[in-house]
Amino acid sequence: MKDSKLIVALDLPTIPEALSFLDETGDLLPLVKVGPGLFFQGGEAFLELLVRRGHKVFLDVKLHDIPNTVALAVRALSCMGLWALTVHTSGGVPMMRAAVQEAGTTLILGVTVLTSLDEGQWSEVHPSSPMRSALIARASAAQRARLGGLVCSPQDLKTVRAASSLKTIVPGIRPALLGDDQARTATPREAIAAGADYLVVGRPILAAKDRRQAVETILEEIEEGLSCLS
Ligand SMILES: O=C(O)c1cc(=O)[nH]c(=O)n1[C@@H]1O[C@H](COP(=O)(O)O)[C@@H](O)[C@H]1O
Repeated sequence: MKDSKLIVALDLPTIPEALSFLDETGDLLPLVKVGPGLFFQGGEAFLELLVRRGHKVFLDVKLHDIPNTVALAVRALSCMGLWALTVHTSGGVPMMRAAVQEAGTTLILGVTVLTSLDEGQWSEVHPSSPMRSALIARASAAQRARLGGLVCSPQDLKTVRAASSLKTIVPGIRPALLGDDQARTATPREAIAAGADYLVVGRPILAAKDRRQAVETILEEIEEGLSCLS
């Protein structure tokens, strides 16, 4: 399978549903993201199956703990042939460094500020720090810890790219307004034109009537975004 900028979030309730989705579309989707729901059901065997089917696997369990605990988790996961694995940048530089040290060939990606948080929800739990300051601090901490990339909202790309040269992995992508839990979103074309290296897309594909067509439309929009860059 050729390289791609589209990462599909396999956020389906069961493994048979995920495999049936990939039977339909998998030839278009080299990069797949597995979240805690399917990982807790299928464990290592499910990840290995995806690798055998030719996918690069991004395990998104967003580790966030003290450095020693994160190091043990990453050591256990690093032998599963993963392409990438997430940690929360708010865990601090020593925790991110511990993850990188144990990761082998797996990329450690740092989540900056969740795309579901709007300014109101942010200030509820961070009353004295603007979201933008946290984004800058977290992106530069991730750079110091030598992470493999940063996960951020398309609306935060400018801020994150000014604070770090790490690759950007961008969820919160909405081809048309869906009205769900994502707060800070953009279309695939807008996100790529703003410099996203990879897009993460789940429900706009998984909930589409024709899922193969939804993937093809997003891939076309990515090409349009790339042409804006050149
Ligand atoms: O780490 C992530 O991938 C992630 C970070 C973030 O800030 N926001 C976010 O939506 N994600 C993930 O990206 C995917 C987005 O899915 P949809 O909202 O269905 O397109 C989900 O699997 C989320 O867990």
